[in-house]
Amino acid sequence: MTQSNEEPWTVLRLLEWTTGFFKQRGSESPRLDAEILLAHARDCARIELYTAFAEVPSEEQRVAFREMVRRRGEGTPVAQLVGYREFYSLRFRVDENVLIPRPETEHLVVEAIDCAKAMKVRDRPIRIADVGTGSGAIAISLAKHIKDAQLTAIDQSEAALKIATWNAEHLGLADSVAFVHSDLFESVEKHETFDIICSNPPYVSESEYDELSVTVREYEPREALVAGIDGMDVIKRLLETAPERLESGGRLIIEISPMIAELCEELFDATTCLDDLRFVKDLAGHRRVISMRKASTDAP
Ligand SMILES: C[S@@+](CC[C@H](N)C(=O)[O-])C[C@H]1O[C@@H](n2cnc3c(N)ncnc32)[C@H](O)[C@@H]1O
Repeated sequence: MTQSNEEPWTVLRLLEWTTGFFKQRGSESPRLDAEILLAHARDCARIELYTAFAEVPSEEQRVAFREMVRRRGEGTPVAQLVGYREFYSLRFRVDENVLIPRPETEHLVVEAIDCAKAMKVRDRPIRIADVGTGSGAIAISLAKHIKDAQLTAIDQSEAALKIATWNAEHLGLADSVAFVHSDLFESVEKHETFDIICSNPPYVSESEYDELSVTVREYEPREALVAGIDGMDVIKRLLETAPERLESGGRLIIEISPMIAELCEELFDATTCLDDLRFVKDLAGHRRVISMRKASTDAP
């Protein structure tokens, strides 16, 4: 990306060159990566690049852009370079201590909102737990979109909880979300129960982890992703511990990988206190979210 005397480095030329470079480096979204980084360097919205193709960014902007392009080429995720990721139309701060929220997880948020709307909770706020909150993406999105919801956001990583707390404060939702440092429900008050428990837990197997890209393996926390040899360690513990924390008729909603959908179904079949199993599919038609109900304990 050296300056040629004849042709100026316009926005369009920078985008085209960088897209080609990222493509060579194996990015799955080279043009998008280039646009987000250039918009960040110019301190403008991505859409504004389209009306500025002929403009030549300042030397300072080009230096900042060049440095981010270099680091992206080495594998650093775009979200860590700009410091945030959009999720469910909100902007979440991220760093190397949290998983970068993925678009697939929005299916879980939609399912939780639908379940909350269908519930007839009266005279008190609806209570929802987000187990393994990371950046707080799920808990904070639910607090934003479900009226009068009280969220409990749990994580075993203190560094993640700091980021999640910052996100809740900066998105104006700190009053609706309580953050708890805990291994699943261990440090959550014994009497506390929930109408909905949702979780995007670690579910990658040890062998799948070795196949992930450098951008994931070297830049995102391993403990946010890996869950034993079959990817089921945390999900198994969730199915053991979550039902006693659910109100009768409450829902347990877990993001899964399509690869473990059958194992999850077998686990559900062996769990007597849960019924009404539903799978939510992603845009590719794969089973992405498992949603179950705590069986009613009312006498017939
Ligand atoms: C896949 S990340 C999900 C982060 C965020 N909820 C999202 O969807 O972007 C899993 C999170 O669970 C946390 N975690 C893993 N095991 C846990 C456990 N036993 N108890 C509490 N949190 C756990 C990790 O620290 C990580 O933040």
